[in-house]
Amino acid sequence: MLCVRVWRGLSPLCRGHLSAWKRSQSRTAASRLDLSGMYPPIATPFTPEEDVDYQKLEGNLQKYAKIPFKGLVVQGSNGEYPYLTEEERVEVVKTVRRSLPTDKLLMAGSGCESTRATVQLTEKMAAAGADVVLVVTPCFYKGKMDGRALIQHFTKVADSSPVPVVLYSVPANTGLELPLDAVVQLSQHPNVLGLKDSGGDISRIGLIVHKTKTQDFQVLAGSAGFLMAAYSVGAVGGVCALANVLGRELCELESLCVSGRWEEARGLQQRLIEPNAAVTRKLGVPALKQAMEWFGFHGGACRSPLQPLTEAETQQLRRDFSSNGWL
Ligand SMILES: O=C(O)C(=O)C[C@H](O)C(=O)O
Repeated sequence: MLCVRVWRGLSPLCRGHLSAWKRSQSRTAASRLDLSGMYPPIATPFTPEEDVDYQKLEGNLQKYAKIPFKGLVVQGSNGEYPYLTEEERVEVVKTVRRSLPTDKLLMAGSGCESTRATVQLTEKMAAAGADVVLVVTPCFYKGKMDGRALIQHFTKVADSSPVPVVLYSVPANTGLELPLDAVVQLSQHPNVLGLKDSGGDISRIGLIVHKTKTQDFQVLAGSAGFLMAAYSVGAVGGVCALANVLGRELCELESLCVSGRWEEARGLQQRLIEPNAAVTRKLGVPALKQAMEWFGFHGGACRSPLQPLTEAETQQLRRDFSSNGWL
């Protein structure tokens, strides 16, 4: 990997040649990299003073190392990345890289609001050890984030990224969905490897798989509630918040789907729907972190302004796990 400091010292001409070289390397990597499998978008533990708690993070990583995940997503939505500084975002990725076995993939969220900032953070994430970057749709000016703007954004990021790019559409958080036509067009970029779709519209996921099947383009289900359905229409894996809590069970569901044992998969999938909804759209990251505590991981409090659960919410969360036999 080209060191960023060396990169900055180069003349524009040298940078141009090296960019082309890096792109060709990345293109090779993109066509080789197999994303299939299960990934938890890991949570970021904080100290009572709201600093990143690297010790607790490492404690979680040791536990995750015993689960057959394909890799980890660092700074997906549940990593609270919008509340981290750029330095913290890079440092968390470095910390994960140090303890992650080399056969596991590290997918790092490098999305920022501007294209320029995303390009720069993508470079840094690659230098910090990311195998792939996960780039969320910019959304602050959502009224202007049409297909044209988003295609230009992702194309520029993919053009310059030293590692393959996975597109990230998460309408519940961003208020916008990456348009299907934009996904199809971007799938033709040699450095765009796939899509993490957290929207949960199965006909859209199936259509994306269908329309991109001549590309080396891989679709990941972005939430556990529709994992089996997504597999049935051609998704190759999942990035699921619930995997922070029930990682083994989600890996089991993945393997049932991959081996076509749909009856068994259905039974397991059904028991995961309520706990998944509780830790995502109903009660969000504070609930995910609370559930992590119940299952022996370090969750703890979120960074402000996210608030801890109320007593009533905690009880609701417990019911959503216990009524499905998980607690
Ligand atoms: O990046 C994340 O975090 C997720 O994609 C989690 C997702 O939103 C979910 O519903 O599991």
